[in-house]
Amino acid sequence: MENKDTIFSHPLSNIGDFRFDEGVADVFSDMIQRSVPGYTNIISTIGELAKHYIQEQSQVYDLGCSLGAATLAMRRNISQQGVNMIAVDNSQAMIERCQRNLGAYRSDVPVTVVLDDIREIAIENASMVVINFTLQFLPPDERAALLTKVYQGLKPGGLLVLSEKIRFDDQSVDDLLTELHHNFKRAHGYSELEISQKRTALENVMRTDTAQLHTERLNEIGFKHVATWFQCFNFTSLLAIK
Ligand SMILES: C[S@@+](CC[C@H](N)C(=O)[O-])C[C@H]1O[C@@H](n2cnc3c(N)ncnc32)[C@H](O)[C@@H]1O
Ligand SMILES: O=C(O)C(=O)C[C@]1(C(=O)O)C=C[C@@H](O)C=C1
Repeated sequence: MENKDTIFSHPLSNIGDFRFDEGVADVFSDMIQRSVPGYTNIISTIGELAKHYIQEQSQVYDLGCSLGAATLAMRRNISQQGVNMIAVDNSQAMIERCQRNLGAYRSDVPVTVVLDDIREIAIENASMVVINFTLQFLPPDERAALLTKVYQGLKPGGLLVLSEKIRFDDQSVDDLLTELHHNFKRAHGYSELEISQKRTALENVMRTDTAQLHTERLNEIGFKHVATWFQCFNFTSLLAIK
């Protein structure tokens, strides 16, 4: 049974910064599906891409793995030999649950679950790297360095999948797409109070970039092929091939 997200359903006297603590980890599966339009589709497409891009005798990284949804989707689709997976998150609560989720399914593909900051780990011999809604939580001026490290750790032909919430320079467009996103949340049962309290909690910790900045930065780093393969309202997913 999946736990329902009711974290912001009662008035909070003091709305602290959003954190990936035990309370969030317990309801995260429900929270992300009801908050991110297209999330299920993005996860299954990551699994699909794993079939084509993961190379034999290489490593696969899931950076900011949370409960391991992307790792599981990729692992299910790996028939290549000698693949090693590394799932990283700096939330102890997420990592514990991720380990449990991965253990619930049988597979011959080894996964190392690492409790660490994605800025600290080495990336080597990688054929596929997933950063699914996690770059947005790094300080903006540290994003290029992380993506450069990913680029350097990828093998030729290797794939990065980068999914992010985005903002728009055009204020009218930003307002409209934010409203459509809030309607998506309303349709999934979130109240006005839940929507506004979560928005406040995320304000200081999640600084979104524009879609244009994401594409330009990946091109500048050196990725040969960069494409937006998904966008719904203010959520996007890009793929970048070395
Ligand atoms: C929105 S969730 C990611 C969802 C997940 N990738 C999925 O597809 O279900 C963001 C995750 O990134 C983790 N995170 C944020 N900053 C991090 C950092 N600097 N290093 C490692 N993990 C980080 C959080 O703990 C959280 O679990
Ligand atoms: O709920 C929102 O408004 C979001 O921005 C969604 C979002 C995300 O994009 O990562 C924010 C925090 C939670 O981790 C789940 C989803």
